[in-house]
Amino acid sequence: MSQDTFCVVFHAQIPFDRIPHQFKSGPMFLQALEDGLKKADADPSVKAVMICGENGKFSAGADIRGFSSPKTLGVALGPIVSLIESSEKPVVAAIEGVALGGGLEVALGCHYRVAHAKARMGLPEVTIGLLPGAEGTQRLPRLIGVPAALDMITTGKHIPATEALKLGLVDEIVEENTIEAAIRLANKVIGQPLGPRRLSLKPVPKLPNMEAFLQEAQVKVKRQARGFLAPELCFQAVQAATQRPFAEGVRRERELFQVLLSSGQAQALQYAFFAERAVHRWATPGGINLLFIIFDSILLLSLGLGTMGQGIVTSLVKANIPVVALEQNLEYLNKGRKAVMVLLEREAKKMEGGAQKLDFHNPARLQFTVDFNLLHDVDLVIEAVFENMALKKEIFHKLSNICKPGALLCTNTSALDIDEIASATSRPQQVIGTHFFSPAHVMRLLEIIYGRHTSPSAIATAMQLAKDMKKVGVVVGNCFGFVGNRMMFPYVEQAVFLLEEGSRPEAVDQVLEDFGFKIGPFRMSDLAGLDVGWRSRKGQGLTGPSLPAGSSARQRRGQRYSPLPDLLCERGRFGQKTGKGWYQYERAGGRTATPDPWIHGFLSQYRDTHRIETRYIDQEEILERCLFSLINEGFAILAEGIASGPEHLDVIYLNGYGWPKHRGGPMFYASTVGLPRVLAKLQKYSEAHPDVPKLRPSAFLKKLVAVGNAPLKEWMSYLSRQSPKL
Ligand SMILES: CCCCCCCCCCCCC[C@H](O)CC(=O)SCCNC(=O)CCNC(=O)[C@H](O)C(C)(C)COP(=O)(O)OP(=O)(O)OC[C@H]1O[C@@H](n2cnc3c(N)ncnc32)[C@H](O)[C@@H]1OP(=O)(O)O
Repeated sequence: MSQDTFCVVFHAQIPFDRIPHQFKSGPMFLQALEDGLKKADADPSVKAVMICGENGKFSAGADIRGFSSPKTLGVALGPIVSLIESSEKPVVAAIEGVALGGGLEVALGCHYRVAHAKARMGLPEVTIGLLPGAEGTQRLPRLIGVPAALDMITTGKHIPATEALKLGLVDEIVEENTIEAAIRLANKVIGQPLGPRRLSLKPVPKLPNMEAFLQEAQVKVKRQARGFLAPELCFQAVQAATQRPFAEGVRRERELFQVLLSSGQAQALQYAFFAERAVHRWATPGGINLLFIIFDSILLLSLGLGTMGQGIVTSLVKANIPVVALEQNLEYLNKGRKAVMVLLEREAKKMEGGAQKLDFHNPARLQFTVDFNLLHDVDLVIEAVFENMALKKEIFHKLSNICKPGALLCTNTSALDIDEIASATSRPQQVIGTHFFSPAHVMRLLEIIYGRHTSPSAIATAMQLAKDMKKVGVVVGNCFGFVGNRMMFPYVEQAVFLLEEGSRPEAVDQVLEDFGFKIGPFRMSDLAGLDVGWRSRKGQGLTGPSLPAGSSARQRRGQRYSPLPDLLCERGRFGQKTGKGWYQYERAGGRTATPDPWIHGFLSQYRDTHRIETRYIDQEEILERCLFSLINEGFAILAEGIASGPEHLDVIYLNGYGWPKHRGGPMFYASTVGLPRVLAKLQKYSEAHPDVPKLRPSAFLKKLVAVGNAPLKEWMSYLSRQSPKL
């Protein structure tokens, strides 16, 4: 059979690489696909069909922006997939790049699938609050079985071609030309019966214990979802495949798709998808000449091998960036090296190619040293020593003297003043804050803090570093706590005030966990260690020996203050590490939090001592005081120009603070609650607690309400003052 007997129906690139949005999942595109298929079917000279994408990419699925328009095409692809499947001529998909969402559903309609070895496949709809809406939930279990299909559909994970081959999702993988291989396969199968290749006609493979398996899987999905609807509905759609004939399963899939589409959660997740990409775009503002360092050719030095340093080094090695890890003495170095090796071994096990791919035994990729002379050669330093200003300044002074002139000097800090650290150097334009989140090799967020003198190219370089480390870099201004922690302070403050007034740690945590946080503020505080905040408060003179004699127990600098966390620390209750904190644990280092009767007694005694009348506090008040005070701080941050938009705050909270994704981030959440309601509640709580400044509504929030509850994307246009750099 010669090649001209084939009709390549469809050359299209789906939304990818900043393609204009009028493309592709619109009616014209679907019509073209349908017309092409019909034409191929009707043409007797065509013996088989091959479907591929353009420019080495199969398809990233439907245009996500299309889902927010009322005329969504969510389910219009299904009939076309059926049309492909029912073709009397063999249809082969040639998968290069990615086949995601609607793209993979198209491939599932094909009779055969050939993939390039580097291709990735997945049904990531769940991550944008949806489910595969073009019959994917019915075809995939028929092809690869229920357990594997459930896993892919409820997590949305992308799988590499090698795994797809093992699962039977593709028929063949090739290293070279995928299209030629697909055509070769099509040639081979012409004339063979197509019935067995039509997935809609296949039964779902049976499991000996299908019912028990599904029950267990549902419990797991529910437990992990914490109020997020999509995984549960994805489960239900796959369950339908096991219980109903194909056509009925498809009907169920459509119903569930519509439920999700109108749930509000899908909008939140789709907002989050684009917000993450928007925060990255700041790096190319017109007119600024940016310098990007190509990281795979530079030497990077990580200074300090404590917990943060270990995670940072691990991330750098994973990103294939040559790194030198420096410690002040051999004892710390050896301890740090051991810990890093354990982390890297663990990471290597998770990767295809393992240790060989990570190459961390190669001294050209990773070396450990106590020799400060190595500082001469590095292009970028990440200092990750103890959070102490004097120590950091001493180190930056030294770095400034030793490092070569172009080297970028980053400090890993969660709150310290970048300008003060930079003042210890002769090159403040090259000093920048990089706030990693613990564990640094796992957490995606990197807050990038520019100081008064930080140059745009230093910011761009730090952004590029984040990208190379597969982290989400968010550029913010310099202030105490930057963005994330600054917004967290009022949230935690309210949680503790609620205990003073009558609540219990487990009640507050429960409300916030029901909202969707993985752990509430008290469980979180026990996990992080209460001593961390205690040290910081001592440093600020809020407690400890530097507190002026005669200070009121519950007032500092004219504002309400709760000494509760300090009192716990004075009793050695540091949280999980000591086996006691806001909860009790099975042992020091234990992880199972149990409500502690001692805490309950201690709180009532505390209220008696301070003559606080215990009152019942309902869930609404707990939620509103914690969340609205955090959001209020967000508005203050925007007004001060510390962040360049609400998306930045949301991306920080989604990636670094466990804010539930299906709620879109705190500022998006505020916009869904409605700013007038947020304002009214803050006013109410502020009147009840006039000595708590963080409950006083920010002027910017008031302004947005005054102009008529401006939509989130217009908020920044109501600010006259913008950050000069962002
Ligand atoms: C072969 C034919 C297939 C035909 C299918 C189309 C018909 C559609 C009909 C409706 C079907 C409905 C049913 C279906 O089940 C629903 C879906 O398909 S939902 C979509 C599912 N897909 C995804 O969720 C993929 C999302 N994208 C990604 O994961 C990543 O972008 C990527 C594809 C892995 C690429 O990652 P990167 O290389 O890092 O690049 P970026 O992420 O920065 O993206 C670059 C640029 O593209 C924009 N973009 C990417 N994907 C989409 C998308 N699906 N819709 C709209 N825009 C997308 C992204 O925003 C970036 O642009 P920027 O924001 O920077 O301007």
